[in-house]
Amino acid sequence: MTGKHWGYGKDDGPSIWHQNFPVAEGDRQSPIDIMPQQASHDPNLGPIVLNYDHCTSLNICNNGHSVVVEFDDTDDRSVILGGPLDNPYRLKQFHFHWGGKGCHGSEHTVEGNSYASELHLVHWNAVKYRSFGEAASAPDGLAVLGIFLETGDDHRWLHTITDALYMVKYKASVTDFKGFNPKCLLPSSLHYWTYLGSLTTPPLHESVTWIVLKEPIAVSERQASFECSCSLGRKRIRGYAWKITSGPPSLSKAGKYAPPIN
Ligand SMILES: CCCCCOc1ccc(S(N)(=O)=O)cc1
Ligand SMILES: [Zn+2]
Repeated sequence: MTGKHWGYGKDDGPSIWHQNFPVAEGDRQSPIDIMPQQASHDPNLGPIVLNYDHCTSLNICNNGHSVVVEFDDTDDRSVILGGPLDNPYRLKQFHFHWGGKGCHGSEHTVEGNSYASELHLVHWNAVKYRSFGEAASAPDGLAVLGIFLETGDDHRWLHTITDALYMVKYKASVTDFKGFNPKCLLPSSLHYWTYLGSLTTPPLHESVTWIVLKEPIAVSERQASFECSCSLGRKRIRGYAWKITSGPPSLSKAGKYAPPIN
């Protein structure tokens, strides 16, 4: 069964995704505009923990929508845990949402401001579900760590990725990408916002616990303007960040997951 076509153009873009993917009109759709002042602090939210030590990266591929680095997720070598998560979630892949020419390609925004790009590290709940596909349809199936990229100094490790991206400039190309540890892409602080949302592209399943880091990482203008044949754009903002809580840095000072104060 071939997946339904979608894109970022006038005829297949975000404003008509709901025709093939009605969940686009759901009540926990991502991305959102994060309003830090409206985030309630949650004292029970501990720090997030990233066990990416045994790098299990496999390859890098261009699926026509994004360039994805895929991981071996047959065991718990690379997992995210803690924060809002009840158990470890296995790293499956990471990918970027670039703008064109270093412009604002991030999907989430903060007080209406977008960043040059946004990195998504996609994890799935292998404790409760038997496969990524099954987890991707469950309300607690996925956890995506979002990291903003802003232009500034050259990012010493991003080169390994942007250089490899040139190998997969065209759709459906794949190339080996072993031994990469995404821990080198993290900012110094793991302070985060978290909310229950969805995949930001079709099939838009409402299965994602979003964990968005407050601190962006710096990449050079050239690195941020990387474009490949996959036409990446930005989905229009759904909703707003009302069901969002902020998590602590390494010390746990978090609050309860509070419903919005109307
Ligand atoms: C059941 C098959 C799902 C294929 C699509 O997978 C995705 C789609 C979007 C994201 S994102 N931008 O929200 O991180 C992560 C994974
Ligand atoms: Zn994404």
